Amino acid sequence: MLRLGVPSKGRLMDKTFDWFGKRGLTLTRSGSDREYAGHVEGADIALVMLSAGEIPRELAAGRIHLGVTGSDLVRERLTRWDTRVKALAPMGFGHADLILAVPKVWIDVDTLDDLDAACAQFRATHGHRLRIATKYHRLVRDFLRQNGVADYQLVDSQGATEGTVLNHTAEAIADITSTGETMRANHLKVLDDGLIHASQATLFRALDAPWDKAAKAVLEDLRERLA
Ligand SMILES: Nc1ncnc2c1ncn2[C@@H]1O[C@H](COP(=O)(O)OP(=O)(O)OP(=O)(O)O)[C@@H](O)[C@H]1O
Ligand SMILES: O=P(O)(O)OC[C@H]1O[C@H](OP(=O)(O)OP(=O)(O)O)[C@H](O)[C@@H]1O
Repeated sequence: MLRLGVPSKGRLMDKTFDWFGKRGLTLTRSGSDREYAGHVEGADIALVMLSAGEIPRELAAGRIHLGVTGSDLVRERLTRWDTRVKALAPMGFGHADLILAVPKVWIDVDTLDDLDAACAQFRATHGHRLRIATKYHRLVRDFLRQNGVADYQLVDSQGATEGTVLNHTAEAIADITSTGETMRANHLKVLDDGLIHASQATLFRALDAPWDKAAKAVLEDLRERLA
């Protein structure tokens, strides 16, 4: 049976259910609100409720055939993600931009080139590298390498990342923003060319899952509904 992984709670779950509903597939949770089980009416699909952050790993391992999660999480959590999953459909919700931001008071720093210069100056002055707090290590490293910024260090931050500058545990941050409120409240500004990835919820197909005849037939039916 085709296994579909969907976010088990929060902002992504309800919109995922609505999205499939509009395409003729009714996803329902069984039991209580707190029970992580569900089923699909209208197709031979097993519903697997998972944390959005774990869906990339389950897709890569082939334990689910299809999965809904943020495009940022797939890129961050899977090495060479495009060899392991394929995006079937951007879903039009869960939008969030992964960006690079610095303190608003750094009036000379508006671009990545400025940041590069600030990194060199920071090291000369302080004797250690400028710290960038993030939980998106892979995406931030790749982005800075492609843009020629090298003289920094990443500091792991799994939450409240915008607060790290005020708390003096980092000089800059890379995190997701949607309304921009949290950035503003913490006196940060996004670099003009600091957009690392524009994320949204996306339906992915696992390339290495057991795609037997029955699973392929369900996928074909789904493709027609998507078209
Ligand atoms: N304002 C927002 N804040 C955080 N994530 C957002 C926001 N808007 C959209 N997203 C997206 O939601 C996804 C993360 O969802 P969520 O926080 O539910 O996942 P998770 O890391 O598995 O959560 P948890 O660890 O709480 O189970 C990411 O793809 C992210 O880009
Ligand atoms: O641009 P905004 O609308 O202000 O939203 C951005 C904030 O939302 C997320 O935090 P979340 O609530 O998921 O908590 P986290 O700090 O644990 O990531 C994200 O990490 C930002 O802090």
